[in-house]
Amino acid sequence: MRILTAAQTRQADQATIQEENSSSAALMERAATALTEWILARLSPPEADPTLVFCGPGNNGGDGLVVARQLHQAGFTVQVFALPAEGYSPDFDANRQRLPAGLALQTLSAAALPVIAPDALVVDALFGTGLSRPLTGLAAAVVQHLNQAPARVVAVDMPSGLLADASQPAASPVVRARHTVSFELPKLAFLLPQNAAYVGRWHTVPIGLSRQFLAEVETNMYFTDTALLAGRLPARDQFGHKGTYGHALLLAGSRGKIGAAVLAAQACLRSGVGLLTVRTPAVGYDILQTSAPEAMALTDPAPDFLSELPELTPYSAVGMGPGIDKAEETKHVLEQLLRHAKVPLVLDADALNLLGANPELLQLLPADTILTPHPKEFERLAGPARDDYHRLELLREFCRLHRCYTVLKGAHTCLGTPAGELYFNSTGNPGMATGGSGDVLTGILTALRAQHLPALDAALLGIYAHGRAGDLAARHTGQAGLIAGDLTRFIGPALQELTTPDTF
Ligand SMILES: NC(=O)C1=CN([C@@H]2O[C@H](COP(=O)(O)OP(=O)(O)OC[C@H]3O[C@@H](n4cnc5c(N)ncnc54)[C@H](O)[C@@H]3O)[C@@H](O)[C@H]2O)[C@H](O)CC1
Ligand SMILES: [K+]
Repeated sequence: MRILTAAQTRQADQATIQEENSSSAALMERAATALTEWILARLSPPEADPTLVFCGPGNNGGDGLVVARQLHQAGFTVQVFALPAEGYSPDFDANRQRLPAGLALQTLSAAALPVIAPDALVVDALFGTGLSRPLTGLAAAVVQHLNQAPARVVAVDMPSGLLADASQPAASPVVRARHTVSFELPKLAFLLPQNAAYVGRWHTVPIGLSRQFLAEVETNMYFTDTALLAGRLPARDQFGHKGTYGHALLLAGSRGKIGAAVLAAQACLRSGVGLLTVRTPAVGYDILQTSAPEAMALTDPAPDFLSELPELTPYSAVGMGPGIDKAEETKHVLEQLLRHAKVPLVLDADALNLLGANPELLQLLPADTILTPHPKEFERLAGPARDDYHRLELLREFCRLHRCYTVLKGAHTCLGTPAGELYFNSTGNPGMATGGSGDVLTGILTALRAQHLPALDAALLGIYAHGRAGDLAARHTGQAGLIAGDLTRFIGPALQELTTPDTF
């Protein structure tokens, strides 16, 4: 699905209202009802006693008024508060009129902020996508008051104080929500680590925004879901043979890190590749032959690290990096690979660190190479970022400049493309923050590229399947118990779910 800016969200609103020939009040009623239902599905009146709804002057506040009315009607003990303002949005005013007699709107004042009991439910409807500047004055004081309270906070659409598309100054207050319930689509702000403490767990509720608008609006940011992946992974050919599915070469491992080569190899084999050859230093031979017998072992003459590039003609894709370390000889192998490879490349780990330390090599990067840095490795390639938003700008620039696909690994791994698009992944869990997880991703991506999938499709599918394998594995191991080797067992099922079904 697409990720919209705050301005595009307003346009989506307008397009929906026009298409339905309805009103903004009707859309607000629908949006707020979806939010009320989200609460009703999780809490009964005694579990949210009292419920305190804090409203701002705009439509986010209007949503809050609707939620307050509906929860009151559902038997919740509700108190509803509004920030004083010179003017309120028309839909705020309309919904203030609709508050039932037993539910008076109280105006907030700095001198007498309401006491918030520990077991209260707080609904934060102060500000949403309309926030244009950091909060100050009474609004800031209310946010600080909410953040000091021990109560559970559910934020309407956005935690108040958070800007939808940019960083706010470090000192400006933002609500720290337990849950953020957003309308229809996730917001960019939710996907960035710097906002995690404000957003809490986020959820989206459908509110029936115009399908046509959402399908056509121009954006360069996407949230990768199964709909976006549909049709990208063909089913296997009935008459296919191992030659049909490519021959991958992995350049991986050094003394003490042959495990990285093994993990990448197992993942590659589990991702449908026809044949796999693994080039490790000589120290890796027995280990690899024993732990990945389906792969062919092609050892380097050097005992402990990679020192020579093998002949590349047999291979349809090459992955380099897991466990290779940073020996000068290995840098030479990387340089030779960049100069001579005529097939798709995937670069990871110390291959990226070698690139970062020798930036002249970046000029040799073949177009459509996939790079898989974590944020520290990315910093070595593209320089330091001021914050998560700046890092995304650097990612866009880097991919454009080097015509490559860069997989910035993290909680919502972000794929940057040469066309300037960003795709945020939706699968995976914190259990995957464990050594070897990245080696598995390299194996998957190399296998998909070896099977002749375009770089974009291979990257999107590979990232998603890697996370999905982690989610499936964690059902058995728990998150803390998850190790990278567990991922490999679930790559097959994850890819199967994404495979284009045979239709009549
Ligand atoms: N399509 C949808 O997703 C729908 C969203 N809805 C809700 O509408 C809000 C956005 O409403 P809007 O009126 O545009 O903005 P806000 O309520 O977030 O706030 C605007 C309000 O606040 C004033 N303001 C802005 N910044 C500050 C500040 N720093 N200090 C004080 N005051 C500030 C501004 O002048 C306005 O008066 C969205 O988040 C959803 O909750 C619809 O209900 C349904 C469709
Ligand atoms: K809010």
